[in-house]
Amino acid sequence: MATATFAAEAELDKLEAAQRDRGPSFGGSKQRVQLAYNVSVSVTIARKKKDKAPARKKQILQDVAGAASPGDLLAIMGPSGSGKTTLLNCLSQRNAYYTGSVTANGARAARAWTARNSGFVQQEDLFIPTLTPREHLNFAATMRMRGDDDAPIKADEARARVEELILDLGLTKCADTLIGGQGSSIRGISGGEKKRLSLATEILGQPPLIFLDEPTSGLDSFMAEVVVSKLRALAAVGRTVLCTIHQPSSDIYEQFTHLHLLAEGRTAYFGPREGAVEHFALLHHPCPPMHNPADHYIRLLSGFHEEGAAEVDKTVLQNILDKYPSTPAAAAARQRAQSLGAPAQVESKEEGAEGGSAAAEGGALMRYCASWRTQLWELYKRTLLMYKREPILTRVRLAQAVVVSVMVGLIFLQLGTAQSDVQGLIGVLFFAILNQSILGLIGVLQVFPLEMPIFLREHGSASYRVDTYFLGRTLAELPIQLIFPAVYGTILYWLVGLPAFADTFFMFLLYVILASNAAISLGYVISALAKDVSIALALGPLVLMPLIIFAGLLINVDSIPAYFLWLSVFSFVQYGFEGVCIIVFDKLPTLECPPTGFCPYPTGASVLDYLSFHMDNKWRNVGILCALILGFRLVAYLALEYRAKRSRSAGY
Ligand SMILES: Nc1ncnc2c1ncn2[C@@H]1O[C@H](COP(=O)(O)OP(=O)(O)OP(=O)(O)O)[C@@H](O)[C@H]1O
Repeated sequence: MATATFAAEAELDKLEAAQRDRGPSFGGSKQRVQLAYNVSVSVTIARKKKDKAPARKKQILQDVAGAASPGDLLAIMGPSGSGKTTLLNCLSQRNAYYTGSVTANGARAARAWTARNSGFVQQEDLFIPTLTPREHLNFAATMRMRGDDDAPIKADEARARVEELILDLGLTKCADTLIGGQGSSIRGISGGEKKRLSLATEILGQPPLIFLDEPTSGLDSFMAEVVVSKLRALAAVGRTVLCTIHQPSSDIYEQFTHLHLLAEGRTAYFGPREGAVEHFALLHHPCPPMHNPADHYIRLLSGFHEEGAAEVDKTVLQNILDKYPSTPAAAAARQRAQSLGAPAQVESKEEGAEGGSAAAEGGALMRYCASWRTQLWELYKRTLLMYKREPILTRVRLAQAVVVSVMVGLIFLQLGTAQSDVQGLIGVLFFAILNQSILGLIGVLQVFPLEMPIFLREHGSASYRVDTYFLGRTLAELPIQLIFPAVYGTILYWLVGLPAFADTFFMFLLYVILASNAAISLGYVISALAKDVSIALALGPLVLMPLIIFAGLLINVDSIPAYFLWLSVFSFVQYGFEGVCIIVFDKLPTLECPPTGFCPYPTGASVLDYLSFHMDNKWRNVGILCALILGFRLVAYLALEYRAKRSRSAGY
C-alpha cells in the first residue's frame, strides 16, 4: 500500500514539474483543501395508499468514508445505482440530508463555504443557447471571479483569464459560435465542447475544490481522455478534484490518483488507485492480466464475479462489502481520513450535534462576488442579448399586435354615436383590454420554467442573487411590454374612431398598457411557480378565465356573487375595461336616439350606469392596476426565492 502511495506521489511530482514547465495554464489555487468524509443517507419511501405496507427507510449510502487532499484526482466509481451521485452531492453540500460529517481542512464544510470554494460540473450541460462560449465565460467571470484581495476581479484581468481558459481547454475554434441546444433551434457547439465549457465555467474562479458528475458521459473516448487529462492537470497544481465515473477506459483509469469504489451504497474500496489491485487480490478476486482493472471492479461490484458470467451472484459482492472494513485498505483509509481532519466519531446532523445543519443553512445568505448593481446590469444585458439573438419571437409578437389591431379596427371601423353603435363601442373596448391581457399573460408563461435549471444552477453557485435575476430579466423585457400594447392601442383607437381628444387617447393607451402589464405580472407568478412549460400553459387560461368573467361585461359588477367578490378584486380586465369605458363615454355626452322608438342610452353616462361603472373610478383604477402590477411581481419574485431556497436546501 505504501509503495502504491509513493508511486502516486512520484507521478504527481512529475506532473507538477511538467505543469510548471508549461507555464501558468490553469493557475495555482490560492487555497488548498483537504476533504474528509463519512456520510450516510437514507430516504423514507412513502406508503402507497393501495397496499397496507408502512412507510420504510431506504439506505442509499451507509457509512461511506474517505478523504481527498490537494493533488488528488479521486474517482468515485461503481455500478449504476450504487450511490455515486448521492455521495458527490453530499460532499458538495448539494444534498443537505445526510448524516455524518464532511470536513474541509478539519472544519465542518458549511454549504455557503463550499459554494464559494468549489466548482461543480454537472452531468447535464446547461447554458443559455443564444450566447457564445466567450460571452458565457465573460459573464461567469464577472459574476464569480475574485482577485487576490477577495474583491471582484478587474474587467481586463477577467477577460485575460477567460482567453487563457479558452486556449487551455481547446475552445478557440468554437469561442464565438452560439452554444445552442436547450430546446433552441440553434444547432450550436458539440457535446465535447459543451463539457469543456462546463469545466471552464467551474474553474474560472480557481476554486481549490472541484466536483464533477460523470464528466465523460456522452463523449467519445478521445474527448473523454482529453477532459480527464485536464482534470489531472488541475489536480497537479494543487486542486482537490473528485468525480463520479461509470466505467472508464484503461487510459482514463490510469489518470486517477485515488479510487472510491461503491456498491449498494457501501464502500468496496477506498484508497490509492494502485492499491486496489492488491486489495482485490487479498479478497481472492485478482484482476486478470491484460485486463482493464476498472472493468474488473465494476463487474465484481455488479455481482458478476466471473468474466462472462450471465447471472448475478450477490454472495460474492456481499463478501467484498462485508470484509472491506477489516482490510488493510480500510485501515489506511481511516488513518488518512483522520489525518486530514475527519472527526474521530461520526456525529449526526439530525440529532443536532453539528449545530446549524446544511439544510438550515440552505436559507442562509450566500456571499456574492459581484456587487448588486453589477449583477443587475449583467443580467439585464444578457437578457437583451438573448432577445436580440432570437428575434423571431419578438417579431411574431409585434406582428400579432399589428395584425389583431388592424383586423379588429377594420371590423369596428369608424364607429359613430348612434344607439346601434353602443354595442360595438362596448364590445371593442372590452376586446381592447382582453386581447392584450391574454397575449401578455400567455407570452411570459414559459419565461421561468425554461430558464429554471440554469437559474438554479447559477444562483446555487453564488453567481447572482434572486432579486437581481428577477429584476434584470423583467427590466429587459419591459420596453417590449410597453411598446407593443401602445402600438396595438394606437392603431385600434384611430381605426375605430374613438373620441379624438389627446387626453382620452393617452388615457386609453395608459389603460391598455397597465392592464396588459398586470396580466404579464400574473403570468410571471404562474411562470415562477410552474414546474415546467406545459403546467404553466395549462394553469394560465385557468387563472385568467374568472378574471375575464368578472370584468363587467359578461356579468354586471354589481351582480357578482358575494363568495366570488374576493376573486373579482384581482380582475385587472375589469379595472382596464371600466377605465376605458369611463374615458370614452365621458367624451360622448349625447348619443343619437332614433327619431322614433326606444332610446335606452341617450348619453354616455347612461351606458356607464347600465354597466354599473362609476366616473370616480377613473384614477382609482389606474392606482389599482399599478398596485396589481407591483403586487403580482412581488409574488413572482417571492416564488422564485422560495424555489431557490428549496433547491439550495434540498440539493439540486
Ligand atoms: N430521493 C430518492 N428517493 C428514493 N431513492 C433514491 C433517491 N435518490 C437516490 N435514490 C436511489 O439511490 C440509489 C443511488 O442513486 P445515485 O443516483 O446516487 O446512483 P448512481 O450510482 O449515481 O447511479 P447512476 O450511475 O445510474 O447515475 C439509486 O438506487 C436511486 O434510485
